[in-house]
Amino acid sequence: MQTLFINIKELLQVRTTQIEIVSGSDMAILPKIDNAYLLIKNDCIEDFGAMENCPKPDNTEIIDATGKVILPTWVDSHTHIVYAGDRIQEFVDRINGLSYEEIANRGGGILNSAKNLNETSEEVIYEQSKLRLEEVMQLGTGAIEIKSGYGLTVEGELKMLRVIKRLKENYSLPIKATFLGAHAFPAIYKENHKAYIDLIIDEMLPKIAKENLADYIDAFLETGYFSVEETIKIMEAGKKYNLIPKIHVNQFTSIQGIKACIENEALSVDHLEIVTDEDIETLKNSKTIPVALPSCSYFISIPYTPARKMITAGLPLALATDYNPGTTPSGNMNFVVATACIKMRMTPEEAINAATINGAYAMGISKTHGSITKGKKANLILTKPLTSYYQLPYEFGNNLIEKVMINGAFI
Ligand SMILES: N=CN[C@@H](CCC(=O)O)C(=O)O
Ligand SMILES: [Zn+2]
Repeated sequence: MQTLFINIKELLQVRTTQIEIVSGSDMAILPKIDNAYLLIKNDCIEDFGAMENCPKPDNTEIIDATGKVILPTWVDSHTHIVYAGDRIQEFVDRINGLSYEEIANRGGGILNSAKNLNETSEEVIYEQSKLRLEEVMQLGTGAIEIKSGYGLTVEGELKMLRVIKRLKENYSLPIKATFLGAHAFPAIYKENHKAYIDLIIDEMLPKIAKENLADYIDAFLETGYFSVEETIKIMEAGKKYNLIPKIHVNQFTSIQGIKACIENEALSVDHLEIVTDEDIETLKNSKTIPVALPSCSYFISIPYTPARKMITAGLPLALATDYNPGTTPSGNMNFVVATACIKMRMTPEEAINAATINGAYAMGISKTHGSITKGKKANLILTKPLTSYYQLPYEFGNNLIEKVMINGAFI
C-alpha cells in the first residue's frame, strides 16, 4: 500500500541522516522542504523531496496537500493518562487560595487519586484511559509514555500497568510504560519510608518484571516526597530488572537530584521548573535529556523551566504534557508547543524539535520516530491550510490539525 502526498506547502523536520537528538544552538534549526512530496509505503516513510522531483508511482493513493503543512506527530514522553476520576475540587480549592502543597498535606493530591484508583475496577480505568488516549491521538500525539503511580499498593500499581499493557496491545502508536510506585508515600508509611521502599523493591518490582509490565522506572524526587538517597535505591533496584530511570525532579526545589539521576544513567530528568547553574553544569556532557512540562507550570502557577538558559548552555530539551488529574488535566501537545514559545521564549523551531525528535529520544524511540527520515514510521500530522508553520504556536488553543496518520494509516 502506497500513499503519495503532493504539493505540501511545508514538509517539516526532514532529516536525511539518522539523528537521535538535537542540542543547544542546533535546536534552532528545523530543516524543511517547501512545495514538497512525501511517499509512504506500508507503515514507513519511503521517500520525500521537492515537487520538481516527485515520482509518479502506480497503484498509489494521491493526496493533494496544497496550502498544508506536514510534520512528524508529537512525541509525548511524559504522561499519567491512566487514572480514575478527576481532582476538580482541588482545582477550585487552588483558585480559592490553597497551594498544591497544602492540598497534599490535607491528604489530597496524589493520595486522593490513589484512593480513587484503588476503588475503581481495571475495566473502568481502562475505559476512562482509552478515551484520553484517543483524544490526544486526534490532537497529533503519535507516541506516548504512560506512568503508573496512582496505585501505591501492589495490586493498584499492577492494575495500572496492566491497563497500560492493554492500551499497548490495542493501539498502533508506540506506548512506553513507566513504573512510578515511588510517586508518594501512602499515609500508613508516612513515618516508615523504609517499609514502603521495601514494598516497592521486594514485592512490586519482581511482580512487574515477571509480567513484563514496565519499560522504565520513575520516582518523585522532591522535598517532602522521595529523597535523593531513597530515589537512588529505587533507581538501582529498577536497573536490576533493566528498567532505565526517567525521574520527576526539581519541580519545586533543587536538592542535588539531577546529579544522582545522571550518575544512575537516567534517560531523562523531567519537570525542572527550578534549575540552578550547578544543575545546568551537571547536565552538560551527560546523555540524560531534560524534559520540560509547561502545561503543568501553567495550570498550577509555578515557574516555567528556564529553556533559554539551558539551550544557551548547549543542552538539549524535550517537551511533554505531563497529562494527569492533579497538575495537568490536559494532553494537548499543540498547547505545550505554543506555551513553550509564548512563556518560555522558545522559538517555533526549538519547540517543534523539542516535541518531536527530542521527545522521541526521551522515550527511547528516536531510531524509528520523531523526524521525516526514510525508513522511519509514517506517523504524521497533516494540518489545515496555514500561512506557515508559525501559525501552529501563534494560534494557541486552536486546533489546526486536519488529519493524523499512524503507521501509514489515517486514524
Ligand atoms: N509531580 C509529580 N507527579 C505529577 C502530579 C501528580 C499529581 O498531583 O497527581 C506531575 O508530574 O506533575
Ligand atoms: Zn509527571
